[in-house]
Amino acid sequence: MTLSVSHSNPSLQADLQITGSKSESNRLLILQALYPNISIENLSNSDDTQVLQKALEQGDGLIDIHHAGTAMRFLTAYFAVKEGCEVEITGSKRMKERPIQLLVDALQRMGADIEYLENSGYPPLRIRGKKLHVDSVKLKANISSQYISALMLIGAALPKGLEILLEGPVTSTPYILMTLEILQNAGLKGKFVHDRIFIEPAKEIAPVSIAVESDWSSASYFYSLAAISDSAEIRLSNYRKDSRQGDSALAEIYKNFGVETKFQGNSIVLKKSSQQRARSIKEDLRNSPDIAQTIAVTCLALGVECELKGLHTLKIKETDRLQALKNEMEKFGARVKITDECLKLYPASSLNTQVKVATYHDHRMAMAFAPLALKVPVQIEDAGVVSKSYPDFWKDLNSLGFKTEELV
Ligand SMILES: O=C(O)C1=C[C@@H](OP(=O)(O)O)[C@@H](O)[C@H](O)C1
Ligand SMILES: C=C(OP(=O)(O)O)C(=O)O
Repeated sequence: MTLSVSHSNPSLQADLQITGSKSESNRLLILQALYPNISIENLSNSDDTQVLQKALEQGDGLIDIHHAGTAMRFLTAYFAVKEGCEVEITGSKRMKERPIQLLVDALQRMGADIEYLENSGYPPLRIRGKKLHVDSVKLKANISSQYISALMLIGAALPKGLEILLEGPVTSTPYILMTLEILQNAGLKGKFVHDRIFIEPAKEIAPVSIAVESDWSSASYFYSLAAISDSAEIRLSNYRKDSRQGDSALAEIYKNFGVETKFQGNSIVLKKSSQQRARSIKEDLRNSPDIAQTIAVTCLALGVECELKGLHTLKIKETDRLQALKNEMEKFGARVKITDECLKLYPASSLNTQVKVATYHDHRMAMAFAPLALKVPVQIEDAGVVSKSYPDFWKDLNSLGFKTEELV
C-alpha cells in the first residue's frame, strides 16, 4: 500500500499515548517465561512483541519471527536453555541476512546444541534445549548489543549464573543497561562494570509487577514533527524522566531544533515556540542507533547540514539504513555522503515535491520520512511496515491533522 501524506496546517496539537517500548516488552516476556511470577503492564502492541509472545506460547516446532531482531536473538538464547524443547527458528528474507554467529558461538561454547539450517552464521537455526554448565563466556561487543542482552536474560536461570566478558568497544550500551535494570526490577541480581557483566543465579523470584514505559524511538517521529512545524504542543503520556531507554536522548538533541521537552506527571510535552535552530549539527549515535533516520530527515526538512556518526550497526538492521537514507534523501534534492559508520547530509535549498519514498521493509524509513509532509506532500510506499514497532502510527498522525490517502 502506497500512502500519499499531506498536511495544510503547520501548527500541531495532540494528546497521545504511544504503545509500550518493544525493547522493554520483549525482555520482560523472556523473563516472564523463565520466572512466571512476573506480571507486565502496558505491553507493546507491536508485531515484534506479538511474534515473540506467540513463539513463547508455541514452545516448540517451527517458529517464524518475521523481521523481529530482538525476538530472533532473545529466543535463540532462551530455547538453548529450555531443556527438552526442540525448535526451528526462522524469519523474513532479511532476517536470514542478519548475522547471529557471535551469539551462537558464545552459546555453543557454553554447551548449547544449535545448528544452522541454511547459511552458516545466519538464521534459520535448529535448537535443542539443554542444561548449560559453563558459567563464563567472552563476546565481541561492537556488532550488536542484542547478543549481550540475550545472554544476560538467561544468565540467572543457569545453575551458577553467568559472567560475560565484553571484548573491544561496546555498542548500543543503553540497551545493555536496560536489560540489567529490568533484571533488577524483577528482583534478580547483576552488575556491569567496565567490560564485565555478572548475573547471579536464581531459581525463583518473588511476585512482581513491572510497567513498560511507552516507546521513545516511536516518540522520535513527534519530535521531528514538532521541529518541522511552525508551532507545536504535543503531549505524549506514559514517559519517565529517568527512562531506561537510551532514545530518551531525544529531549536533549531536539533542543537544537527549538523543541523543548517538559516532564509533567507521567507525560512529556513537546513544545516548539521559536524558529531558532542550529545551522548544522554533529551527533554520535552509537548509543541511540534507532533515531538516526529521524534526525537525518528532520535536518533534510529544515535545511540543516548534519554529520551523524557511530552508525556502524545500521548496515545490519531491517535494511542497510545508511544506503536507504542516502537513496531516499537524494530524491528530495539533497547531497548525502556515507561511509560504514557515518552520514553527512548537505540539504538542498528547497525540497523536490511528489517524491515516492521507498521503505525497504523498514518501519523506520516510513515513519522518519512522513513528517516531511509538513513541507511537501510525500508518498510512502508499503506504508503498513510501521506495524513492526508502532501499528497505530498512521492513525496517530491523522489525529494531528495529516491527510493520508491510499494510492492504487
Ligand atoms: O536490545 C534492543 O532492544 C535493541 C538494541 C539495538 O540493536 P543493536 O544492539 O543491534 O544496535 C536497537 O537498534 C534495536 O532496535 C533494539
Ligand atoms: C533495529 C530495530 O529492531 P530489531 O533489531 O529488533 O529488528 C529497530 O526497531 O529499529
